[in-house]
Amino acid sequence: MINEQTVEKPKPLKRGMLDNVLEQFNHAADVINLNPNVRKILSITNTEIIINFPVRMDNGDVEIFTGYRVQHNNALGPYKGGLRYHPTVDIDAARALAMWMTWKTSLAGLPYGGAKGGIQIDPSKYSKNELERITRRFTYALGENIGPEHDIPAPDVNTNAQTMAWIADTYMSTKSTSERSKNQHVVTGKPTGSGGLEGRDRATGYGVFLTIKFWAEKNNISLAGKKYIVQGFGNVGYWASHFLEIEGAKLVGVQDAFGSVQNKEGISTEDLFNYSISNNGSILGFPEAEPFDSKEFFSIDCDICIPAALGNQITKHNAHTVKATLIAEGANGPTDVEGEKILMERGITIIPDILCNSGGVIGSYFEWLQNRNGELWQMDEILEKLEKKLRTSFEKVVNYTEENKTDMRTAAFSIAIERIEKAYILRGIFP
Ligand SMILES: NC(=O)C1=CN([C@@H]2O[C@H](COP(=O)(O)OP(=O)(O)OC[C@H]3O[C@@H](n4cnc5c(N)ncnc54)[C@H](OP(=O)(O)O)[C@@H]3O)[C@@H](O)[C@H]2O)C=CC1
Ligand SMILES: O=C(O)CCC(=O)C(=O)O
Repeated sequence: MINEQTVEKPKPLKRGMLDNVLEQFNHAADVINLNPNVRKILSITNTEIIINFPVRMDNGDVEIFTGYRVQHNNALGPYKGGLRYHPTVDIDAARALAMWMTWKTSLAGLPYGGAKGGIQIDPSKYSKNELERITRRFTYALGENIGPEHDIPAPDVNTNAQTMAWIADTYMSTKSTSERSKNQHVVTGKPTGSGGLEGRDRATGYGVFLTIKFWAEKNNISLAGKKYIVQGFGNVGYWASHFLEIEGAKLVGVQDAFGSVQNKEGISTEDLFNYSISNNGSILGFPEAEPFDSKEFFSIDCDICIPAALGNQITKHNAHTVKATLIAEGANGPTDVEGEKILMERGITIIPDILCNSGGVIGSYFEWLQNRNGELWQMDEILEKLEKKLRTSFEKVVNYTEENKTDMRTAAFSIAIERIEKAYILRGIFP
């Protein structure tokens, strides 16, 4: 007989990013009546790589790290997507983020598939030299699983141009001397001066700003004086804020991993950025704003909310407190499915991640072309091309919502998935 007390009760399942992306995918697949064979293919990832690798620390000890690269689909071209260094990186997170990349590159009309990866690590606990060795060992261990015409990583949370330079250097050093420079486009988001693209640093945040601007134009709204809050003051959050401020909008609340600050009269983006640099990357204690309870961050009074940090931030637990009428998803997967239902019932518009933050991968595509063709592009032409490409995606999505009486996420997913379905059918695999 089983003693009831010794049987472990099943724990309630916590919704993860993978549940969300699959639910978003299945909803759009139902709407467009997706070919069942294509649905089967797109429901799973093509390749999943998990690598445990050793690295010597500054004190001489060896530590083992776990790195991931998940390649979801490459029907439209080489796998593409960032590398994240964060304690929350695991196989499910990498799967979900890889799937979002597939929809994002497809929606943007790029010749890419989707991948994502990273290392389960808190980088703040390691020295710069240790991070360099960790990155190089991970790159070496990934070997030919990445490559300029196969799978092209880029920056994501806690990785940057320096990280990409280490990866490019390590990967190129495995090639014969005459082949090295042909492989520079194995990663994008490199430093300018080392194969990087002018403006790739700001491309994602600029794109977030542009989609907000397009939405405002479409609705005859002026951004001047509009109040906005930003969760995550890193690459995406900072640049989105920078461009909105130039447009005359007012930053009234910011949250980073350390905490939150608010000022109803407005916060200077540059002052906050300079303060955080001088304060070990933390916005806490910024003298021109007051501290604010992080748990209540989304309830700050504002017109526009830009989640630009991690996934699953707006959920059924806080969606009813959101004050903004527009959510521009700078992050990947910041709103979960249950949170989104509440927002939609409340009439709040969401510019979905695969559209809103696609400026980054579009910039990466420009860098890849620049390296591949041995060209050097100028900032003005890059920002102009980026705007043109994003406007095309935005208009496609808005037209789809109007023609099919649906929301922007369903529209964006439907357009993205239909493009991949068409590629499979044109190849003649599924008549
Ligand atoms: N970089 C890119 O080109 C692209 C990024 N994205 C997405 O945008 C998001 C941000 O990426 P990126 O700006 O590059 O990353 P960064 O590492 O540059 O910045 C991340 C920011 O999020 C903050 N943060 C981390 N954890 C939390 C938390 N629990 N609560 C509040 N804030 C937190 C960090 O705070 P702190 O500094 O204190 O740690 C930091 O300000 C991610 O979802 C990423 O996938 C999407 C498309 C492209
Ligand atoms: O620039 C890229 O290739 C991808 C950036 C990224 O990881 C993302 O868009 O989420």
